Amino acid sequence: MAYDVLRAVETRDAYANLLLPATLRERGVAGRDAALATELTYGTLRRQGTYDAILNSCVDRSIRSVDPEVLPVLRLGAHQLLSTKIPPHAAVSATIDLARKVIGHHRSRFANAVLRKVSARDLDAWLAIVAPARSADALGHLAVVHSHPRWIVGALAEALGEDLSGELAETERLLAAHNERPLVTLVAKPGRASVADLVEEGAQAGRLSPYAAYLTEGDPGLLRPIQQGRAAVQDEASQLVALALTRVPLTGPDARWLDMCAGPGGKAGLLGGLAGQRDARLLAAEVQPARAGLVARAVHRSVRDAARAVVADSTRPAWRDGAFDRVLVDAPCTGLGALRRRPESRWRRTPTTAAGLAPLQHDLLNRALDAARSGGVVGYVTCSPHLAETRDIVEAVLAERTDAELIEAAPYLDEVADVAAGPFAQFWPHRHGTDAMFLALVRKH
Ligand SMILES: C[S@@+](CC[C@H](N)C(=O)[O-])C[C@H]1O[C@@H](n2cnc3c(N)ncnc32)[C@H](O)[C@@H]1O
Repeated sequence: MAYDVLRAVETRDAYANLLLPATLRERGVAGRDAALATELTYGTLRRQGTYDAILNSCVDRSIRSVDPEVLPVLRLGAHQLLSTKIPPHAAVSATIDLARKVIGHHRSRFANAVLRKVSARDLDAWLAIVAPARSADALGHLAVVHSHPRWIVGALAEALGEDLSGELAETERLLAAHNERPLVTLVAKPGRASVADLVEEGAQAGRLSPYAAYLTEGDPGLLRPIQQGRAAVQDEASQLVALALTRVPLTGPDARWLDMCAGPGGKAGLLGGLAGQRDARLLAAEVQPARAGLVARAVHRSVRDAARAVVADSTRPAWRDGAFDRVLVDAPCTGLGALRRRPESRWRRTPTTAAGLAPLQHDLLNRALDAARSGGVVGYVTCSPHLAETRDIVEAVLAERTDAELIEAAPYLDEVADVAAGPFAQFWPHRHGTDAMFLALVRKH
């Protein structure tokens, strides 16, 4: 199963975190076998950069020229040998069995020879050989040791404010956190479920968000509150940035809320519940019809039916300027803040991905400010700490307008220490145990 998922990720851009659980369910695999398949798939994808550097030194040519059907076999074998407790002889023989099945007897001999070379050293010994020296090239060293593209290491170090020519100690802690298995975090939708309901199902109450609970094992899709749409899977920082927007005091009405980029509906589900409890209404807009369908499901039966999902292009709004008291723009972004949860995504992004998204992010924030009434508030959110799509966008938009000003975000997140990044809020996996969500709060004059 791990091999099938790795191939699908490679050949048809599948998302492992969606495909693997579906494959496990379809083939009726649960318990320890499911845990092993998950560890093999996610671990191999996360550590692919490290394994490729090692495999490169075990083959005569570059591993880029290795047959695409063979490469995932080698990576899976390297993962078992270097990062699991599976005994080496079992790792090699299981991998060769797999190789025979998927690539045939002849080519499996090549895989066998490569894996025997890999098994000659442990991970630390390999890293001492294949990673650049930290003193000479800290970025390159961390990229190989912690298995990230070099440009991402640089972008994260910049976002953390570290000196790129220094030790990059905090960047290293962040990269290491990306390779850990994250907790599954649940949200109890306000007015429809409580954290106590989730605790009754075996979850633990969250540390930061008043609506969060952690599921330490098992498939969240099997929990009753999730099946009933009363709870959902949602990172704690995602919950908190949406909550922060609702906590900013307003003078005047507080009845109309807009979520401009709502799909698949995580934040809309939470905001819809809160809106209902406060006698406000939420309009949740999403440009892709299929994703708008997911939003409709997420807000279905919100308190007082306060939320409505619509298919809409928020850059060409169908609503009047100044129509909303609170506006959330959770902009499409590189997703560099959720690398823990999407094991393959670090290999899919390129340095130009952020630059390509900037015009849309810029436009959406401008339209959000247009949509807010005078005295209203806008929350600009990304699931990324990359400065090009966080601070730089907000500063560029505010430099062009005279009708809006930044509000400090941290006071609206007072359950979280160390979240302020100047006037913005920036969550971090290694500091907060959450995804690296960014929030800017802007008041419209
Ligand atoms: C980061 S996701 C939002 C996540 C969502 N808020 C949640 O919490 O589940 C960004 C969404 O914006 C949508 N989007 C992109 N351009 C848009 C536009 N012009 N108008 C409305 N939605 C747009 C994307 O399709 C995507 O679903």
